[in-house]
Amino acid sequence: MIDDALKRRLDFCATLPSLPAIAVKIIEMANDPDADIGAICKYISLDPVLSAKLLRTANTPLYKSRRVATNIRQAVSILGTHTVLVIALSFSLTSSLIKIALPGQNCAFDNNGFWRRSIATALASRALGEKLELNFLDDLFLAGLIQEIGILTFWIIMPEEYGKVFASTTDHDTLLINEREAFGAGHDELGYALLKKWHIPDYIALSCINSHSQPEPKNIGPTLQACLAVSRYLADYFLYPHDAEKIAALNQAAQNWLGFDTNVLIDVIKIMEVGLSTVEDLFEMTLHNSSEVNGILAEAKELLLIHSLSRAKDLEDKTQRDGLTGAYNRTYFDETLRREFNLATQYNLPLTVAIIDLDHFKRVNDTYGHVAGDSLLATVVKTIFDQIRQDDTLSRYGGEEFALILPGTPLSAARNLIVRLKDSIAAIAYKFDSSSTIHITASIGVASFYENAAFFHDAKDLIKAADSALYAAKHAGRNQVIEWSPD
Ligand SMILES: Nc1nc2c(ncn2[C@@H]2O[C@H](COP(=O)(O)OP(=O)(O)OP(=O)(O)O)[C@@H](O)[C@H]2O)c(=O)[nH]1
Repeated sequence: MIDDALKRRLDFCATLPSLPAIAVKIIEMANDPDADIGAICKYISLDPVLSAKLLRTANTPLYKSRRVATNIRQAVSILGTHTVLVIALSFSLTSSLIKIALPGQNCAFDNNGFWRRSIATALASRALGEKLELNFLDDLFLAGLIQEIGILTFWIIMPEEYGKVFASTTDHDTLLINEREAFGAGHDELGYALLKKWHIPDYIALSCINSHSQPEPKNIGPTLQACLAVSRYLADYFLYPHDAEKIAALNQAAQNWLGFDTNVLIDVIKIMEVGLSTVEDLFEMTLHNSSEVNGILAEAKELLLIHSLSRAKDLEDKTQRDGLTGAYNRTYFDETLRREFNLATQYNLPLTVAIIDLDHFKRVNDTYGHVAGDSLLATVVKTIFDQIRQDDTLSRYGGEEFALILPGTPLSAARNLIVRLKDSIAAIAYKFDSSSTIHITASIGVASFYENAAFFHDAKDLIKAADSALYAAKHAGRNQVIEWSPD
């Protein structure tokens, strides 16, 4: 929350530029539902730079209008009063702020970087609206442009103190936390206070602050606030398309706020690409070097797709794996064994299965506790994973029992690997504390399809054979490998 001291700094800051008279007038008109079109045209026409920009905007492909506006009145009749006011506000608000020079020789504020990001955010926010076929695209653009105005405000009212906090992180959400810790308020709240001071229409100012919160179920959907929240991440990604963290953050925000998947995001990026040169031209600022833009973005779209595929794979993996050890779960094992067995019978391929059971594991739990038992299980699994191939499937078959499927591997080749696994489990020296080290051994039963194909009618037969070999290994004294044979 903004305390009195911060509010006083905001109210009495000599370096915070006052709004140009035209901006004050436009805000007044934007807040007045009965604003007179004649008055709007008159005020905008008083500012030749603003008028020229507004006309150029009205005639850009952004508005897909078949009529050409040659004066402000025509622009109003083509675009409507609200749109003209919001566009005029976008330009008049930024015109004086964009030129601001901050006090202090050592001030590290990157004015160009700030406005590049703000303009990219405005472009992103409008593109999201276009994809969602919303009819308040200009509000989205304006709100995108000023939603981070609180960062600039912090820099203006306390450049040195803020510089340290700003330098502490490059992550937007961490910055908010650090600001709240240092100043009691984040740039979302300070920006809101400034927008209120300037009498910016409430629906814009509120969306700017609310887009900094986490999405609540009632707020999810194609709202101004949701588009703004995603636009920040989209802008960061658009400006730094090779940064994997930014790709991940964008995917997450787009999913959380709008339920967008990667393909929809790629469409939005295409809309941004189309509008890019127009917006760069209107704000006289380069977001991307034009010779690079196509290459960068094409590659970036690919990265976005790869990221979402790997995320889907991660999710799939989570449902297939045992949480404690990372080995596959029983369901995955059953499916894989069935598939491999069918392949082996159909094409007469080798297939070996092993069941690995830790010896006297109960004693480990009883002596050192379950937590130590759990981490020993995870260590055993890692030891096995380190030695098997990607095509092999290791799964947790029971509590301290693991099953291994070795497709394409005859018994003769599997034998060496399995003995090596037994030895490397026995070699684990798990350090429990400074005075005790835990050792464990394993008994392993092995069954191979290729060598005894006539005995195995389905996958279950193979696993039963491995199980009976394991039983024999336990009875023969443990810490050994026994291969199933028909006699
Ligand atoms: N810490 C821990 N222990 C587990 C887990 N799952 C099973 N166990 C323990 O593993 C032990 C298995 O005991 P038993 O079936 O008697 O077998 P054992 O002590 O390994 O003896 P043998 O198999 O006959 O060599 C039990 O104490 C289980 O509580 C687990 O996820 N974590």
